[in-house]
Amino acid sequence: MKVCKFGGTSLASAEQMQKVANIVMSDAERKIVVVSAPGKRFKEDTKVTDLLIALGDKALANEDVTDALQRVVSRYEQIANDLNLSKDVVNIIKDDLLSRLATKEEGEQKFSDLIKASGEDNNAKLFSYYLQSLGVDANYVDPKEAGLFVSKDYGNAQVLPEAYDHLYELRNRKGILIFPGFFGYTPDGELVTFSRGGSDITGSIVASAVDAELYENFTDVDSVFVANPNVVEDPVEIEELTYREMRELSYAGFSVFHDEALIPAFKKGVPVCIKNTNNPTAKGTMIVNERNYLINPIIGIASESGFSTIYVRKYLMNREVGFGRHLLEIIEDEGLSYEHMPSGIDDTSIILKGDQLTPEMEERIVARIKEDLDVDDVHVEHDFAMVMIVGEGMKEMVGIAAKATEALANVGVNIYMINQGSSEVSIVFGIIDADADKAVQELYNNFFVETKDPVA
Ligand SMILES: Nc1ncnc2c1ncn2[C@@H]1O[C@H](COP(=O)(O)OP(=O)(O)O)[C@@H](O)[C@H]1O
Ligand SMILES: N[C@@H](CC(=O)OP(=O)(O)O)C(=O)O
Repeated sequence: MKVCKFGGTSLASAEQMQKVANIVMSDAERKIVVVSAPGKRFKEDTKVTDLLIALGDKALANEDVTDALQRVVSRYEQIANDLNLSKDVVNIIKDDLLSRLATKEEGEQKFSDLIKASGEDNNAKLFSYYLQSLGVDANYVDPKEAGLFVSKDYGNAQVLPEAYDHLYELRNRKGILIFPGFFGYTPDGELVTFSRGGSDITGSIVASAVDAELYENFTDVDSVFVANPNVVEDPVEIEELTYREMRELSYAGFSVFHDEALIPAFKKGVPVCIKNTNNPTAKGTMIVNERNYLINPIIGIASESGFSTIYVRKYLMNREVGFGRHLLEIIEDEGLSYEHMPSGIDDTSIILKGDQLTPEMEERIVARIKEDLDVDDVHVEHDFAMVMIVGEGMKEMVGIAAKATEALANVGVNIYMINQGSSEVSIVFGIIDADADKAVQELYNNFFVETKDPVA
């Protein structure tokens, strides 16, 4: 049995849905289909999830929602019309949105998740109607009834262990199951979404739960490339990489697959294949447990912008027992998560995603660090990027860091921080945001340009 997930770009229009239907029908093993909300049809287009977020915000601000609602409904309407489906389908979707909009008083976050999740829920219904219209025995699955239980972290749900046992039962259902991605339910029945891009997570959870032979993740590129194709022109394709490598790369900016989607598949050993809906015969990229990393020690280069650092300096910091704990306690009290904490003898930096900070929070943190820890200097800086080179083979190789720093020096990129994880799967360079693209391009030139052969 295979579980396949189709992303927003794969379901953005009637034409795309036809391709997806052909892919599903071409392999009898494709029994469970996880769908996203309709995505972008062209570069400047807006994803339905973003239209829904705008709709929810308008409703919460007590503004007129007529236009915002119509924008969402018309995306489904156009698909339904072009697929010659009955108008009833669109009416069902409109009624569903209206009933969700009527729950505004139940709490902002709860309401926002309920609105956002309608994108995948209604698309799953629409796609099952379409398959049925083609004579396929397709059945929409309600994640609540199927038992996809998650934690009550609005917009950032985590799957609960019991969900796997519930979802195993999907194996016994007949026909092709159409499962909406991106959300689950708390055990007491409240809808909560995963973080953005979370349909990949749903697919991985379901694939792991039903013990699938393969989890196919269909998107709009032929493979995962060694660098973001929006930054490097025509980059080398990756044929095979490990779960750990993919997790590092997704975390660091490879938006093609959600970083949290690796864990469920990894735990169960379900291989993941990234494939192209627009070119389904292309081989795609396999994500597996082991690869021969001596052939290609480095598998990819990623970069992510929007980091901030809290820099702290205190003479004899190294001698002060409990300094680090106190510092991190302040960060914890503010509800912040941090990504890296490189340290010297008398100073340390806490690197974190900048969008978590507000100016008031910054002021509070600086004041508290000054007061509670009696430091010589503390300040916050913004607009950093983390550039990461990733590869399981680097621990066996001498000179990888030298080759990387040489590349950055070649293009005049100043390195503010270097961090090599203990497992030696990646090296992270903290640089300023504005340098990120040229850093990736030159690292790519240094590590990959001699070869245009796919890497594995
Ligand atoms: N290293 C990479 N390899 C392939 N695609 C990448 C990479 N980094 C970023 N991307 C981007 O990820 C996009 C696919 O992800 P996404 O837009 O989330 O698709 P979907 O709608 O299928 O979920 C590609 O079109 C590409 O622009
Ligand atoms: N539609 C949701 C979830 C998702 O996974 O979408 P996509 O498969 O288009 O990345 C989002 O935009 O976040």
